[in-house]
Amino acid sequence: MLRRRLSSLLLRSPCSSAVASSCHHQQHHLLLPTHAEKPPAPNLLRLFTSLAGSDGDRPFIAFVLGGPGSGKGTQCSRIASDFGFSHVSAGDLLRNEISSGTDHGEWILEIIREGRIVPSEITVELVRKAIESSSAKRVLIDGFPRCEENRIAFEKITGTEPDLVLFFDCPEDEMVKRLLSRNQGRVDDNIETIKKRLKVFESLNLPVVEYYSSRGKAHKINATGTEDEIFEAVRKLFSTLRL
Ligand SMILES: Nc1ncnc2c1ncn2[C@@H]1O[C@H](COP(=O)(O)OP(=O)(O)O)[C@@H](O)[C@H]1O
Ligand SMILES: O=c1ccn([C@@H]2O[C@H](COP(=O)(O)OP(=O)(O)O)[C@@H](O)[C@H]2O)c(=O)[nH]1
Ligand SMILES: [Mg+2]
Repeated sequence: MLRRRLSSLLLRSPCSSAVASSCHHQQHHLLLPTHAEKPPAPNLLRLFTSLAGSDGDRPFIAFVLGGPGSGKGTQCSRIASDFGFSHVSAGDLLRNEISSGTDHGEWILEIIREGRIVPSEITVELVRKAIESSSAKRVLIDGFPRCEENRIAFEKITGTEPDLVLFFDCPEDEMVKRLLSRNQGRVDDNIETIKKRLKVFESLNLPVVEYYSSRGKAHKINATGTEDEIFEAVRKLFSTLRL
């Protein structure tokens, strides 16, 4: 059923207004951390710094989205090496915050353990810094934005939109199978958390794909088959881009 919904949303006409208003506010409140969980507010002035000047100066930006286990990280590595992209994984940036023992590391760990979404004020800032500190002309942002709130915050704070959104479309049972055999010792690769992550993906992340689909920016890739087969479809798409 999820697959059917994904296919239909990506076939919508570019101007469907229903698309932009599909944020699930109630689930949002249930799944995002409560106000009490928030860390001290970061410096707002710093947050509102645009990405490296005007749009013309900034790198080509591709958001890479898809459910947990759909193969985002695997395919990003291959795109990075074949097409000269820098690979920024939002999940890795957050895990670095945990392992480097930052002030809010433990708090981020709890959110990841529960399969929820870290508030935008943390993630956008990490992603923005990673883009700015990379000298690459092409950047893949893997696993972000995770919800409409993330997307809106990114666009507002950086003053830019992605040039392309790649969406890896994978059936749930395949994603679960892959995650349960990922073997990277991740606190969130257990069946209980996986179920929560799949719910969050469907209710909060899919509307982001839908939004970019309505703007003609999302490209759906069938994420079943071997890594090579999937990369072949990715390679075809990237070969058509003027980078
Ligand atoms: N096409 C594929 N077929 C089978 N396993 C895959 C495929 N692509 C990736 N994997 C494996 O599935 C797991 C999840 O892949 P990963 O790239 O980490 O996904 P994501 O970043 O979307 O969570 C990893 O163990 C990876 O090696
Ligand atoms: O922008 C992001 C990216 C990740 N996460 C958290 O980090 C976890 C792992 O994300 P990652 O992208 O590494 O997981 P993947 O989808 O690749 O399995 C997610 O479930 C979220 O809890 C988040 O809150 N915001
Ligand atoms: Mg990943």
